[in-house]
Amino acid sequence: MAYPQGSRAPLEFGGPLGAAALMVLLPATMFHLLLVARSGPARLLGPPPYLPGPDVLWSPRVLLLWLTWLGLQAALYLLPARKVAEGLELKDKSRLRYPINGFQALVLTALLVGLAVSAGLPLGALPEMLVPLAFAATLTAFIFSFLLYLKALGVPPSALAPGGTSGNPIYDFFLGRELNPRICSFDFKYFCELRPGLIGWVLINLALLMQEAELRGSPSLAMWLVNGFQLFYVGDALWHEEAVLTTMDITHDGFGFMLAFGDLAWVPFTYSLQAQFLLHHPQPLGLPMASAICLINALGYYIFRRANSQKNTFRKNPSDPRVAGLETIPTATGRQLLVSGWWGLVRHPNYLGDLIMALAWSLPCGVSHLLPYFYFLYFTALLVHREARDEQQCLQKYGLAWQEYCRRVPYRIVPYVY
Ligand SMILES: NC(=O)C1=CN([C@@H]2O[C@H](COP(=O)(O)OP(=O)(O)OC[C@H]3O[C@@H](n4cnc5c(N)ncnc54)[C@H](OP(=O)(O)O)[C@@H]3O)[C@@H](O)[C@H]2O)C=CC1
Ligand SMILES: CC(C)CCC[C@@H](C)[C@H]1CC=C2C3=C(CC[C@@]21C)[C@@]1(C)CC[C@H](O)C(C)(C)[C@@H]1CC3
Repeated sequence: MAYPQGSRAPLEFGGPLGAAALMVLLPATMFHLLLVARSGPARLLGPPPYLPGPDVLWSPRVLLLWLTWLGLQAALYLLPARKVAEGLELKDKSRLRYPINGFQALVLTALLVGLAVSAGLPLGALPEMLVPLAFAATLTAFIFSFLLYLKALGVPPSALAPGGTSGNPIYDFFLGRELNPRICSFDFKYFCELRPGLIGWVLINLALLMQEAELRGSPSLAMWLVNGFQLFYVGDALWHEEAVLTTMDITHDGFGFMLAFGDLAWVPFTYSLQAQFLLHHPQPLGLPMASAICLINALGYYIFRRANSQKNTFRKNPSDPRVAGLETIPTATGRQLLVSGWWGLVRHPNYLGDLIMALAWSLPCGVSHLLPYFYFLYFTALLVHREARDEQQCLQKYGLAWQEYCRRVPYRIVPYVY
């Protein structure tokens, strides 16, 4: 980790150089995957089949389509919510309020898309637009992050994120300066984290499934599984929308290029890679194998959901009967750390469940290609890195209590392995 001059806060992601490199590498990787998924050999590590020129990347019509999508999701966000939740306490002791209507947005989007398709909208044409759509999303992410950076120059220090105030413009642009950028009650980070990208991801998957049905008469079992698992994951995230308020992205990270690009471009266009691969490279899948994969996904989901819910319940109300009997370690901050239950098994049981699900999403694509395993490999790297960042933050927050927790629960993600 690099250290900024005159400050003791460590710089993450390799400092300004690392941030600059990631701002080039991440979009390049996304376009590489989009191009390779539709190529014959579909080699993850080989060269892309061709380098797209401006005529392939740029389309004003596609940009308009993308902006309409963002506008639709913003309008759904502003609809009356079934509940308004409070976030964690901020530095100035205040708490922000967030509408809980993400699942409603998913259902309304499904209804609108259903209506549009029955009125003749050719959803199966979407897969042909993925490259210019990804370009529009990347462009939006760059412009949006720039506006967020400018906005953050005018906010009080208490509104800044702990990490994005190094003073280096490249690094701060990447990590994000302001913790919770808002205009009136519209929270940009919370909106982007759960709506346009996540819902866009399952819409792209659906379009790929429909195109496969057009091409081959019906969608393959592998395509059904990938669509079903990922729709379930997104539906679950939106159903438990409130839980995102205690994640690192909302409580610690500023809103800059990393999250804007991650939410708006990376998630919809790379997380749909398995379905993209299956459209161009159909894979046979028998019922016994499909059943085994469903069991793996169910196991992953069970661990992921139970672990996340246990921590959320505990953080909201440690005396809740569902968690009151668990063993804890007191910390100097007044908060406690769970040391039994899921959080006594490993230090990040939720990551373990998420990784098992990631594997289940790749398995329907067979073992002939490495490409559909990209998500699993990337996600392992992301979570290992994220776990290390979280450890660092927890050590700062909880000091000796965190060391005691690490002594009592020695494994980070996988019991007896890591
Ligand atoms: N699909 C995807 O692309 C991604 C999915 N995810 C998923 O998002 C979810 C949230 O992940 P993330 O925000 O990284 O982290 P976590 O939800 O794991 O939150 C970590 C925080 O939990 C608290 N905590 C840690 N240990 C304990 C304990 N023993 N007892 C009580 N509280 C504890 C600490 O915060 P405090 O004490 O301040 O409450 C810590 O900072 C995960 O399920 C992850 O798998 C994450 C990234 C990408
Ligand atoms: C582009 C870079 C490589 C890094 C970008 C990371 C982002 C794509 C992820 C950071 C944390 C995320 C979370 C989810 C999606 C991916 C990003 C934005 C999440 C919304 C997925 C659904 C889960 O149920 C969740 C727990 C709500 C996730 C929260 C974190």
